[in-house]
Amino acid sequence: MSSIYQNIITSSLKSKKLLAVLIDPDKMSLENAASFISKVNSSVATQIFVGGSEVDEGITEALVIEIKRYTNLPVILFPGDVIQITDKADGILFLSLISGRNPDYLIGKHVEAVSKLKSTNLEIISTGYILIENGKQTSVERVSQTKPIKRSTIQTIVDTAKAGELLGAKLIYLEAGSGATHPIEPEIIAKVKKELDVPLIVGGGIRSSSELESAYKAGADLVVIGTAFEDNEDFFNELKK
Ligand SMILES: CC(C)=CCC/C(C)=C/CC/C(C)=C/CC/C(C)=C/COP(=O)(O)OP(=O)(O)O
Ligand SMILES: O=P(O)(O)OC[C@@H](O)CO
Ligand SMILES: [Mg+2]
Repeated sequence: MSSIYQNIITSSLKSKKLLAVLIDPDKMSLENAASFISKVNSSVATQIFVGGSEVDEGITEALVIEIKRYTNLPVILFPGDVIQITDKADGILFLSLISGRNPDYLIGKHVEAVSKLKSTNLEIISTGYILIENGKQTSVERVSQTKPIKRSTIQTIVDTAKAGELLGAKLIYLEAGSGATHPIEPEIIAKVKKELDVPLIVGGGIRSSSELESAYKAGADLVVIGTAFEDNEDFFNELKK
């Protein structure tokens, strides 16, 4: 039973908006996890994503174990690489970077991941991951050595998202990049949402309740926020349950 995905689908059908807090294992120490997670628990957050573009081996697993001690929210891996896979999480976004043309990030890492995934009970959720230009180079762009899609070429963004869905992606993720200068514009979100039958995730550079609301209003089913919480944990106060 695919409970994480079922929950996203059900929420999307009921227009109940979801919020994932992204925890980057590079930036969260094990000592700070308990107090950070207590703030997540008191907020409207519905999921915890764990991942980074570049994370050393072993760190993710230790952090996931610590996070799971303090929360009942689903913990979902959002991995930049195969070494971030751990069976201590509940699920994994099986990302294919479909905005780029680097075979390693389209299919190569996935082949490598299979033997690791086989020995886990992770719920594996196929996700079409689309990087969109935001005004500065992002970690994903650097690590994957791919170019983001230009913000101005909206039809290409829409067609890329739809192609991902037609290839079987269960989710589409529009990514401006961690710490992006410009979050994904509402016009882009709305046009992609209109064409899609699967739920839409939006993330990158969202730093305020009003930016969060405008992403939801445009059609995002699930919004991901990381940097804004890393920079200022008081932001959780604006997002209390
Ligand atoms: C299939 C498996 C196991 C892995 C997929 C590998 C792919 C295709 C990854 C997509 C490209 C990529 C590098 C994604 C990383 C996504 C992510 C966790 C971004 C968050 O980045 P941060 O590490 O927060 O960036 P900063 O360090 O700049 O804040
Ligand atoms: O860190 P921020 O800018 O919130 O971005 C979240 C996520 O979409 C990055 O992969
Ligand atoms: Mg980050």
